[in-house]
Amino acid sequence: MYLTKIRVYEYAKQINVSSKELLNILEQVHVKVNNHMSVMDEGMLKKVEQYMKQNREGNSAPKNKEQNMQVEKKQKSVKSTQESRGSRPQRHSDNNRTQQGKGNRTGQGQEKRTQQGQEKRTGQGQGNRTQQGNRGSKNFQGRNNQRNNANKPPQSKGLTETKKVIVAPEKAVERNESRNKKDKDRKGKGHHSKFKDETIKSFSPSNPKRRGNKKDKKEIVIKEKQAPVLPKEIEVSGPLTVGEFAKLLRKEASEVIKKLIMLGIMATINQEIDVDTMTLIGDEFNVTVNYKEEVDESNFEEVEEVDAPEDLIERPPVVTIMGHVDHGKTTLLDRFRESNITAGEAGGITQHIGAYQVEANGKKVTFLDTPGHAAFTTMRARGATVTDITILVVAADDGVMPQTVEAINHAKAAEVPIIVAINKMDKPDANPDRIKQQLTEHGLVAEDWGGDTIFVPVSAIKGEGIDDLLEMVLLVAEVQELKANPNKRARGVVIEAELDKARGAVATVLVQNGTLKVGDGIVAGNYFGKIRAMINDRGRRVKVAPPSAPVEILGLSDVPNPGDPFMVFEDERKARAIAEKREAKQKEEERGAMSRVTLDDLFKQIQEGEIKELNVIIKADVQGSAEALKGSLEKIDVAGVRVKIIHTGAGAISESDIILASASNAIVIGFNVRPQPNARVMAEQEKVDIRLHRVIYNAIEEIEAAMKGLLDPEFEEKVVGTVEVRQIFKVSKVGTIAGCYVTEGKVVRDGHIRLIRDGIVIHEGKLDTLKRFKDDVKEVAQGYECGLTIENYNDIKEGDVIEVYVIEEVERK
Ligand SMILES: Nc1nc2c(ncn2[C@@H]2O[C@H](COP(=O)(O)OP(=O)(O)OP(=O)(O)O)[C@@H](O)[C@H]2O)c(=O)[nH]1
Repeated sequence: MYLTKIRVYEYAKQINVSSKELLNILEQVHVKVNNHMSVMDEGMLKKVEQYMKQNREGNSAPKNKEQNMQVEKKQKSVKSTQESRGSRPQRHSDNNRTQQGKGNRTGQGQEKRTQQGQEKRTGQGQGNRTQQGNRGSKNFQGRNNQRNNANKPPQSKGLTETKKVIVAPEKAVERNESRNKKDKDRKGKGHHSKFKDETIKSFSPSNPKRRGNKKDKKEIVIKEKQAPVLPKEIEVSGPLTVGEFAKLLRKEASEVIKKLIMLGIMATINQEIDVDTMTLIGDEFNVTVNYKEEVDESNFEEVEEVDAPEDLIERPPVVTIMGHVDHGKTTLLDRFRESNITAGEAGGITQHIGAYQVEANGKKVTFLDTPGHAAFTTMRARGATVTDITILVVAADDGVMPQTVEAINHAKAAEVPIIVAINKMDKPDANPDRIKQQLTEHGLVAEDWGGDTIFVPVSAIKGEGIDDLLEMVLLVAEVQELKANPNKRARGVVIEAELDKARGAVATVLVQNGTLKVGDGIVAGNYFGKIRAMINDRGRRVKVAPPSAPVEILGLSDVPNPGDPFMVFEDERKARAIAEKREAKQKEEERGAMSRVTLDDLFKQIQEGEIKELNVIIKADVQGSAEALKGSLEKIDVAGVRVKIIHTGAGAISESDIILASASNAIVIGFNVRPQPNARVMAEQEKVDIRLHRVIYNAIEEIEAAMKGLLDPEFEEKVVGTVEVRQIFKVSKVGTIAGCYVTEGKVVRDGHIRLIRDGIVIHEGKLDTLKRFKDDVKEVAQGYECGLTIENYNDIKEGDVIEVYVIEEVERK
């Protein structure tokens, strides 16, 4: 007898069903409870009892149309199974079979070992597992039920039958169908040879011990396939045990072992042999062993997916705006955003999510919202090629400026087509021809001047020429034939990401291929998650994001970096495993050296065929020297390897130069200039090789020697400290004494020095004297003041920086 009030889980226990099942029943009888802790009153109990009674009597009378169909299907499939198996008595139910861990007939040969292990532990069939992924909670529920059932002793008839109705009916049907198909296949082949019949019989379900065992199933397949001819070729993707290998060869393991012994290898049937050994053994049997590399999914950004041409459809171009400071990049971006709102999005509030889409002539264009080449190249440095087209903004009244040139070189290095927008045409002193002239010098020749670069005069502030510019973007996009396959799992790039107090990790991603959906299991950088929600550039929640669409996603485990790749996987669990693997790999890589080009191992890389062109960035005190150096370096040709100058400029080596070098695997040559402190730090982090010279000839000689493998790195300079000149004292006979402060490292009395003014090397030489107060000292450490003089040099000024270095012997690699 029941108590009058009882909790769901207690009652479930009493009637020997799981709480989940009971909750299901309660739902069926329209009784509302919150969870398994909810209290059931007598009325509820009665309803459940009645329901179960009905089921007992009506043998799981279907409750709705869907179930009706499922039950019908189930009955059908059971019938046909019986037919196909002859007079074998019908087993309990499919669920029961699964519960006994024998449901693996439907399973496939993959992931054999791990799955078998798990089946043993959980008593769960494999059929279950292969069906995971697309089902969501229903599947989960089914699994739960099965697990519960598996662990329970046999129930009274009525209860077991109740379970039959509620235990994931879809799955049972699928499993049955799958089995039916196999049976049919087997039957359909018609010409049962005696051998085959016997084989099947010997594994037939009437032999309860063997029935449904996966291993046996495999043997059936193998024996069925067995033909008198041996395979001519087999494919392996890594070491196999002797037994597995023998199976592939369709030979007895003992034969393989014999051959191994003949080769001097002692191996048992369960020992693994490597691919080389397999190749040798294969030769003995006249079988070619082909090695097929297994795709490492954790490296997904490097795995290129090739889509069939018919699956590809046009996708919107992704555009980045670059140009010199104040030439109007932001104004232009705003103008695009305001004037051409995507159809159906009108009225939405513009969100700055890092990218946005506009529509022109019925076609969409995606703009990246971060103007400037630094962001562009930072992404590229992370291996992300995001941009399809660059709009280079040049102010008509200002002309080509240093950052314009940088932007051109960054775009060229990334091989992205450039459209020039001559902005501020409304200004009276606008001179587009001057800009065309200036850009010719940088390889951008206007169409009307016989070149192939599109120039569009615009006024961002007045909104003039914007439509023309968009039209040109679409034209260039058309020529590029940008396509993607929307009908597959999405992959793309993280544009921006941050940690939001309320929403957790928020990332703006650009879908590059496939379609991103809410609920997808995703890996972004080294993090994973299940997409909880997606928000577009108009602040609207969306369920799907097609190729080239930028969306904000919620649900990641942590904040990825801009430029990180993302990809969707089967489910969150898989995504987690991939993310963990990526993180471990990254840590490992960080520990080891990165494979950047350095002059020291250039020769080795050339020999190994890794390098066909040596990318170089030249920074010099004046543009003239940079050009001179460029001209000389470009003439170098050693064994077909050429020097390619990807950027030249005047002034100190900046962070932007290092980012470009890192993205393009280039070395940086400084001629009479020094790296800025943060650029130096970054170069160390990014392992970018910086070579500093004061004589053009030396720079050329060094590169040439490195390419020939003749570089002699026996001595290397090591910067030990920097001091700042704070005060100057001119003393007759002594010369100029510099009152200094050691800002970094230390200054050593016998060190070499470089005198730097505004990032440019003014003088190179040695220290003459080094004093603390009145005493001569050998060295002065960071944070202390000192007085010094430079050998034969007096032109020291306040604010100068003196870099102190020593020459050290280094071991040749
Ligand atoms: N007359 C005129 N002024 C413009 C035009 N476009 C932009 N400006 C002005 O130029 C200045 C700089 O414009 P921004 O859009 O901020 O330039 P930017 O290139 O984004 O500048 P940074 O973000 O500093 O690199 C602003 O004062 C704008 O109002 C134009 O077409 N005509």
